[in-house]
Amino acid sequence: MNPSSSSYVRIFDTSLRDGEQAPGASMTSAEKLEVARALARLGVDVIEAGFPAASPDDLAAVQTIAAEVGQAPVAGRPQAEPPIICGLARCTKNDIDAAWQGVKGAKHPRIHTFLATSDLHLKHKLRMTREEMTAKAVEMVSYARSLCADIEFSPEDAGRSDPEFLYTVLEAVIKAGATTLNIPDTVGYTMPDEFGALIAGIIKHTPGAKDVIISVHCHDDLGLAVANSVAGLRAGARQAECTINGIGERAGNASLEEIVMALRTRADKIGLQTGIDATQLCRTSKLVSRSTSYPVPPNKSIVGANAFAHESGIHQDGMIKNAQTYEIMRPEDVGATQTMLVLGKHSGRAAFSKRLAELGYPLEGDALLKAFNEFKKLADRKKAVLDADLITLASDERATVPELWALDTLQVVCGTTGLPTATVRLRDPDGAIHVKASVGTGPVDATYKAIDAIVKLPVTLLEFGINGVTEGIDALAEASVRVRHDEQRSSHGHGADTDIVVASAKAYVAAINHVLSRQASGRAQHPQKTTGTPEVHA
Ligand SMILES: CC(=O)SCCNC(=O)CCNC(=O)[C@H](O)C(C)(C)COP(=O)(O)OP(=O)(O)OC[C@H]1O[C@@H](n2cnc3c(N)ncnc32)[C@H](O)[C@@H]1OP(=O)(O)O
Ligand SMILES: CC(C)C(=O)C(=O)O
Ligand SMILES: [Mg+2]
Repeated sequence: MNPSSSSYVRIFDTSLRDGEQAPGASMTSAEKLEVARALARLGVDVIEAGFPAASPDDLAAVQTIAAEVGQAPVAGRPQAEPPIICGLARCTKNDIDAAWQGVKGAKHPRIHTFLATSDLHLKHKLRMTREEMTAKAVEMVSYARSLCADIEFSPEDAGRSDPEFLYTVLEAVIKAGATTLNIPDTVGYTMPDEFGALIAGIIKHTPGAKDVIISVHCHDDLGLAVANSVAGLRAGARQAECTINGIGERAGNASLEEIVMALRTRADKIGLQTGIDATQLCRTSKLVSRSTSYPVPPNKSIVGANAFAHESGIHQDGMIKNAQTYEIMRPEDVGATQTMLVLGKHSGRAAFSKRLAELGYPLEGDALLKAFNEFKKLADRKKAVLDADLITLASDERATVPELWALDTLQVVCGTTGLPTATVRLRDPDGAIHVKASVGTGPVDATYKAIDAIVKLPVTLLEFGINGVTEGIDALAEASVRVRHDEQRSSHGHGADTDIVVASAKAYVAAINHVLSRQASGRAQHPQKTTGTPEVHA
């Protein structure tokens, strides 16, 4: 992408300056350097590395970034020029000197100075008249220009400033040597059409504006930072100031990844390009999140964990048929691992069977339907159904033991007082329901005694084990039991559920079914040795 093209948008990242102004987001110098390196690799045109007058540490961090990132070849893009390294300064000599000390070690240094233009800020904060403000801005831009060739000026709170006054101030600072005019919507107040009109008005009515770069800097107080930035770019601005993950003062700044991907995805309509290597977006987002301790919300556009995740059956079915049905970007384009079909209560059979097949459990027909029904029951109880849950469900369905007896319902009363009591309803092989209640030494013992009372098959419990097969408080538990019915052979069974007593009951019933199915096949092979089916009670 050619930076001198009229459709090229410069990406000015201010994660290390405005981003760091987010409460609690401050970074150590080492973290700032690592982020700056990642920003260079991402391909940003300008890194606002800090506010050097703020503290000796800020100055030192900007100096280090200027020397290490602003001079060196960019990792992963050796042909590229190092980014411009910029330092922010109020319109005071002291701040501008500090900014220059910070950035002068860079190959391409920039001083960014600002002074508010809204009547509100002039009256209450700066206590200046419009004339005094204009004179101060001109004086300080000239001073900065005497130090550095690349000067950016921002009329703070431009979004709430009188446009006619803005034209006058901006014309004056261009004459004083400003090379970039940044138009901030400091408090995120404007609407996209207003902000677009403000930029168009500045370009049209400010003498000299066409000879400098017009920039946008939007805040997200009304959630319009990206929309306003894009409106400003469409109106003629060619630099966008933004931050990774949209971090920044109060509700944050326009998010870099959203601006970049909006321009890229809707290039057909907008016709603008950036030099960003979008495949670095997710990686950079993670780094900034880690360095600032600001988590990325899962539903965050572009870089959120769910940005390419689909849970509902209709969407998953569409995705399996053609990803474009529900994705306007490809995850690999932004460096996200891959599209995720998340299995949950809204999923359908298409995604369920696809995932099972990927896991090596290709189920079809009745087995698929049965596993799917179990999956839906599980998904009603569990927030996320993980691969381990699916494997357990699929293994259950692939087991060759027929379901002779089945657990219908189970109710257990247990705790620190009273005797653990279980009430069990089982369905027999003919579909009849049998109910028994029993007490025991614990809930599982009570349950097994109630099952024994119904099935009346004398078995000895040899082994009992329970495992959490998935993670978390809502984990799926798998119970395994081994029982002996005759002296020669033992039978086993397992059952899975989010409730460990239910999993234990299912495992015991499965082991009993195992015994019964062996008896039935033994009868078929050796009719003289059969003992008959157990007697059951309603
Ligand atoms: C919209 C933005 O994001 S602007 C950038 C905001 N970022 C920061 O403020 C972070 C860094 N800031 C700091 O570390 C400190 O505020 C400092 C070092 C800059 C100044 O600290 P202090 O000298 O103690 O001043 P304090 O912060 O209390 O007040 C700000 C002063 O700067 C003045 N001021 C505000 N903006 C400007 C400006 N653009 N140019 C000149 N003076 C300004 C205020 O009017 C006030 O002056 P006063 O004390 O005469 O009333
Ligand atoms: C310093 C300026 C550009 C700023 O951050 C703002 O106005 O939001
Ligand atoms: Mg800002």
